[in-house]
Amino acid sequence: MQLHCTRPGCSRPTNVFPDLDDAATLKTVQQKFCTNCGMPLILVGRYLPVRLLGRGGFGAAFLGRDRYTPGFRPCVIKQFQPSGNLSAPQLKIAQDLFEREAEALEQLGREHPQIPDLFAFFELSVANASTQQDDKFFYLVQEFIDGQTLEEEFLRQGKFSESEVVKVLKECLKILKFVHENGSIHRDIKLSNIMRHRNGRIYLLDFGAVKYATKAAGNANSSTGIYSIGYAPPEQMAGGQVYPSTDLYALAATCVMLLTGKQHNELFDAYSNTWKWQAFATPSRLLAQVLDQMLLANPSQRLPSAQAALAALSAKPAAAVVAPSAPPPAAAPVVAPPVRRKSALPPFPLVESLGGALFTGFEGGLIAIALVSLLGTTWISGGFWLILLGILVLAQRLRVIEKIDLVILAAVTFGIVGFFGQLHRASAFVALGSSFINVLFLAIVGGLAVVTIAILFNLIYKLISRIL
Ligand SMILES: Nc1ncnc2c1ncn2[C@@H]1O[C@H](COP(=O)(O)OP(=O)(O)OP(=O)(O)O)[C@@H](O)[C@H]1O
Repeated sequence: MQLHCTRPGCSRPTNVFPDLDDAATLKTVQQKFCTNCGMPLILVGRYLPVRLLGRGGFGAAFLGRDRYTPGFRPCVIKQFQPSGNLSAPQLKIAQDLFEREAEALEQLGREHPQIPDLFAFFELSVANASTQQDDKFFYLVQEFIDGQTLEEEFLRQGKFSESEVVKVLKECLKILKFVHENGSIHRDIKLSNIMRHRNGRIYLLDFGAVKYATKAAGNANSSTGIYSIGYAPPEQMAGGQVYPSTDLYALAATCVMLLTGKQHNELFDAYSNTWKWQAFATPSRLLAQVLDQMLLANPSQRLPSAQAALAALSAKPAAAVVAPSAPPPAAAPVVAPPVRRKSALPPFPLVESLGGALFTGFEGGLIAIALVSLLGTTWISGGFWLILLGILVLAQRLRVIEKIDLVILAAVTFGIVGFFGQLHRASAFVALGSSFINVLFLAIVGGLAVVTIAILFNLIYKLISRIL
C-alpha cells in the first residue's frame, strides 16, 4: 500500500509498504514513518493519506482512508498550515480560531446534505530536524465526494448551457441560504470549490473560514488573502468586512464563466470596473438581470441575500431589476459600475430570431401538412395549427428548446410527416402530391416566408427600440 507524506516540502513523499496490503496488518500496525523525512504517516493513529488531491496557498488536500471503519471508508484529509513564523501567542490564536471554525463546519456538514460531513479535526506537533523546533499542522478530515469539481468539468467540456448554469446557480443559492442563516460566510466560492457528485448532486466545498482562522492568527487586524482573484468582490479584495452578498458576487462570477466559457480576466474590464460578460453570451433576460444584480461592485446595491437572489430568479424579468432595499451608497467604499441605459424592450438578437423563425416556419409547414391530411381544411385544423405554432414560439422564447434541440425536433417532425402522414388526403396539397420531396419543398417555402416576415419584423422592432 502507498502512503503519502503530509509534510509540506518533503522531497520524496510517496512511501510504499507492501505489508499494508494485508487488511489485518493495516488495521493493527502501530505507526509508519516517511522514509524520507520521518513524518508520521498514520494520522492520529487512524487516517491514512493515500494520494495528493491538490495543494493550495494554505496547505494541501489528500485522498485518505479511515482504518477504523470496516471498508476503510474513503475521506479527504485537509491540511492547513498557519502562515509565516508565528509567535507562541499567535499560534494560540490560530488554534482557537481553527477549533471554532471547525465546530461551525461540523454543524453545517451535519445539517446540510450538500456540505461534506466533518469527520475529525486535530492538530499535530512534529519535530523538525533542521529548525530543532516542533512544526504545528492542523488537519480536517471530511466526507469524500465521489465526483468532479465544476473546474474539472469546465476544463473538459467548455461552457455550460443556460439550463445547466441555472441549475448550479439555484443549488448553490439554496446551500448558501442555509450557510448564511447559520451565521457563516463561505468566502471562497469558485469553480474548484463546487463539486458535482456522480449522482448529479451539487456540493459546496472548502469553506474559507478555516483558512481565515489560520491566516488571521498571523495578522489579527486583516482579512486579506482569503479569497480567489477574479471571484472576490471589491470589499473582500480591499480586506474589508465581508457579507452574505460577498458570496453572491463570487457565485455570479463563477456562473458567468460557465455561461461564456471564458476566464474572468476576459470578462471583467478593470479599467472601467465593469463586467463585460454579456458580450460573450446571450442568456434569458431574467438570468442576465439576476447575475448583474449579484455582480454589482457596491455591496449595498447588490442583491443582499441568497433568498433574494432565488426570489429574483423566479420573478418576472421586470421585477428582477428592482434594486434591493439598501442604505444609500453615499459613503460606499467601492465604485459601482455605471448603469447602462437599457431599451424598454428586451434584446432581440438577429441570428437567434432568424434561426427561430426558420425553425418555426419549417415546423409550421410540416404541422399544416399533417393537420390538413388528418382533419381536412377545417376551422379545427386551423385552430390546432395556431395553438401548436404558439407553443413552439413560446418554448423557444422560454428556451425550453434551443440550438441543437431545434434541429433534432425539425428532423423528427420531418421524418414523421414524410413517412407516416396520410398526405394523399390533403386536398389542398393533392396537386403537389405526397412525396418526400414535396414535403421538403413546402416546409422550405414556409420557412423562407417566415424568415422574410422576421426580417421585416426585426427592422420595425429595432426602429421602435431606438425611438423608445
Ligand atoms: N470533500 C471532497 N471530496 C472530494 N474531493 C475533494 C474534496 N475536497 C477537495 N477535493 C478535491 O481536492 C482538490 C484540492 O482541494 P483544495 O481545497 O485543497 O484546493 P483548491 O480549492 O483547488 O485550492 P485553494 O486552496 O486555493 O482554494 C479539489 O480541487 C478537489 O478536486
